[in-house]
Amino acid sequence: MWRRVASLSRTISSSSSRSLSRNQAAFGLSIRESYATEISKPEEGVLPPKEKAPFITFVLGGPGSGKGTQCEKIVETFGLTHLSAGDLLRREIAMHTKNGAMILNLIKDGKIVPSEVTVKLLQKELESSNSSKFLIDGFPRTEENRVAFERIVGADPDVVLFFDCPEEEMVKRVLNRNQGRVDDNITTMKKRLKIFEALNRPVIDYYKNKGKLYTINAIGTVDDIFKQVLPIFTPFQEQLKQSRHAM
Ligand SMILES: Nc1ncnc2c1ncn2[C@@H]1O[C@H](COP(=O)(O)OP(=O)(O)OP(=O)(O)O)[C@@H](O)[C@H]1O
Ligand SMILES: Nc1ccn([C@H]2C[C@H](O)[C@@H](COP(=O)(O)O)O2)c(=O)n1
Ligand SMILES: [Mg+2]
Repeated sequence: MWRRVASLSRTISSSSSRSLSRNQAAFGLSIRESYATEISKPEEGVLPPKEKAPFITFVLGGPGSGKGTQCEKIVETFGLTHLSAGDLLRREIAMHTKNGAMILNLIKDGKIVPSEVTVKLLQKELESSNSSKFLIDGFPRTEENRVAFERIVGADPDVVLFFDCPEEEMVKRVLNRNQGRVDDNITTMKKRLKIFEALNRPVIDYYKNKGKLYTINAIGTVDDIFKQVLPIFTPFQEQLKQSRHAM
């Protein structure tokens, strides 16, 4: 349970994750600012210590490049919380939510779901989690996704991984995946690859220019690829060790 005591504190005494969300909305706070919530009441004129912002890694790469597979290994090693945008969308389909049918039609057709929908699902997971370190897999897929995340969640990634894989290999992997996904067929795969090239490349370039992009050669065994991933997180090890209180 977090206590929010700052310049706004006279009106808010304590917050659960749900009320924190409401307070966030009411005061226009982003998740990053909420994480920066002070934990004890400061003396007049003394700024209390700030809690650390969440550690966010975005995981990019074409369809079948091995994002999910490598995320499992990162989770095992570094304890990050894995949020797969695709899994969250598929859960909406499985639960027949109000957006479920629309999401299913877009995914079947290899298209991208409106950013507002995907970002709201991610936001809900981020806000209700006790974790402070996240691996956001398959996001942002487009510049629109990226901007919507910044606007709605108000956070920037610390690390952006890009699994760089040739198309023929991605096609081979997807067609052999055998997980019953509606988009694992050659027709949808061709559309997904086109959309990836057109819409994800600008996101990759954006993070490259910001110096946050780590490109990984996604050809080789799962373990060989993970050997390239490991050193990327080494400089952040201290940060990743620290656990955070529940929101
Ligand atoms: N290095 C690898 N070599 C061979 N096969 C792999 C490798 N990494 C993953 N795979 C297999 O390729 C398939 C796709 O991998 P994965 O699901 O991790 O990709 P993804 O990038 O998450 O794809 P999507 O964007 O479609 O969710 C899976 O069946 C997985 O087991
Ligand atoms: N940011 C996202 C992530 C995923 N989707 C949709 C479109 C993808 O083809 C599908 C499957 O995602 P994956 O499991 O391959 O990461 O989900 C989207 O619209 N926006
Ligand atoms: Mg995946």
